[in-house]
Amino acid sequence: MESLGPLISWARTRGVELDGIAPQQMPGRGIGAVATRSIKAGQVLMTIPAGAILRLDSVPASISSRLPSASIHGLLAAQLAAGCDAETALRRDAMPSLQSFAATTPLFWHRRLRDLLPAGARRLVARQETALERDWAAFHEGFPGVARDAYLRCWFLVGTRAFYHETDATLGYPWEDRLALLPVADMFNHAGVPGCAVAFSPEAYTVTATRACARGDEVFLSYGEHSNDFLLAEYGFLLDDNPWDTADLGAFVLSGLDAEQQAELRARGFDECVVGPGEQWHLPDGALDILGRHFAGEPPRRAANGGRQGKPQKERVLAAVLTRFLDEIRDVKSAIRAVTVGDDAQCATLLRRWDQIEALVKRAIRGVPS
Ligand SMILES: C[S@@+](CC[C@H](N)C(=O)[O-])C[C@H]1O[C@@H](n2cnc3c(N)ncnc32)[C@H](O)[C@@H]1O
Repeated sequence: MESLGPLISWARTRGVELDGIAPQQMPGRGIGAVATRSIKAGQVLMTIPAGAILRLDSVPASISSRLPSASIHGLLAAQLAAGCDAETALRRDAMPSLQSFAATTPLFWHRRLRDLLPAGARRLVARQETALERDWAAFHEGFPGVARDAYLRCWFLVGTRAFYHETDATLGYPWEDRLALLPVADMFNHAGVPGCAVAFSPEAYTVTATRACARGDEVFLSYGEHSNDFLLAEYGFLLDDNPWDTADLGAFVLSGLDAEQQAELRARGFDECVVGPGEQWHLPDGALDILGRHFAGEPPRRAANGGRQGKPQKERVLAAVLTRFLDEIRDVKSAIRAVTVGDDAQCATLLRRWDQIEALVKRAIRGVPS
């Protein structure tokens, strides 16, 4: 990425204000926002007037008319990729390269590594791929002269840097597509417990400190209460200490059952199976009989002993599912160590993610009353 200097100078001419923070290179996190002096809770750190924002109604007709059914994500990416004006070039040049995404973003990983992602992340990456290919196909038809890599970079820039933007116009789009790009404010890195918060009105976005911080501290924003599967798939990083992290065992629970058992489990209310700090098990009572037989060797339930299907059995079943999942994690980690595709950093990221899931599951087992 180029220096943010020229972008900040331009942004100031459009009314963007920074007070007490500045961009700085942070080890392992690219650029982040760092306090240039001590900051008090409640202090406004940044103001971004609506006129400086790249948003649905600022995409020129020369671009939107060629993409009649594009998502907002697709339109913003198109403007970044195909816009020839000096302002668009300035925004684009201040943002990271495609190579920096390719290294960390699972969508770019070899298929065999992607298959070793946890199920939750795998699902998100598959959904991301569908959306990207749909947007690229539409863009390529409208702008055949722009190379795929150039578009890919812009599409990921929007996906990893846009802010939620709700207006009368964006309300017509799905909520996750109500996006806008804010110059310079996209330098904030994410933390599960952030140091500032964003608010927006029709006139401006405002970033305000939510707690005091000392000069030299990085000031983090929250991108949302996301699990590490989400952060990895969507943003290409993991947090070591993520209060919102969860492990999704749903696919694992279903994978050992035949189609009939899976259908029966779903019919009995089994939808998802998630563990994490403060996360309650979502195993419906109706599913315990099937899971008990499969995971804990429980005998089939008979009407006469229905009274035995109380709490103790539920806990035995939970502990058995979790313990079997630990075996699965051990096998996946061995498979990752044995792969001959991808690079060391990608394998290390995968192993780190499975270590985090293993820790979550072990904590959940300790929390199951014996
Ligand atoms: C909105 S940008 C933040 C600015 C970015 N660091 C940069 O250099 O331009 C989001 C991207 O920053 C990185 N990032 C954000 N928070 C991070 C964190 N806590 N740890 C590591 N990388 C992070 C990820 O690459 C993510 O896709």
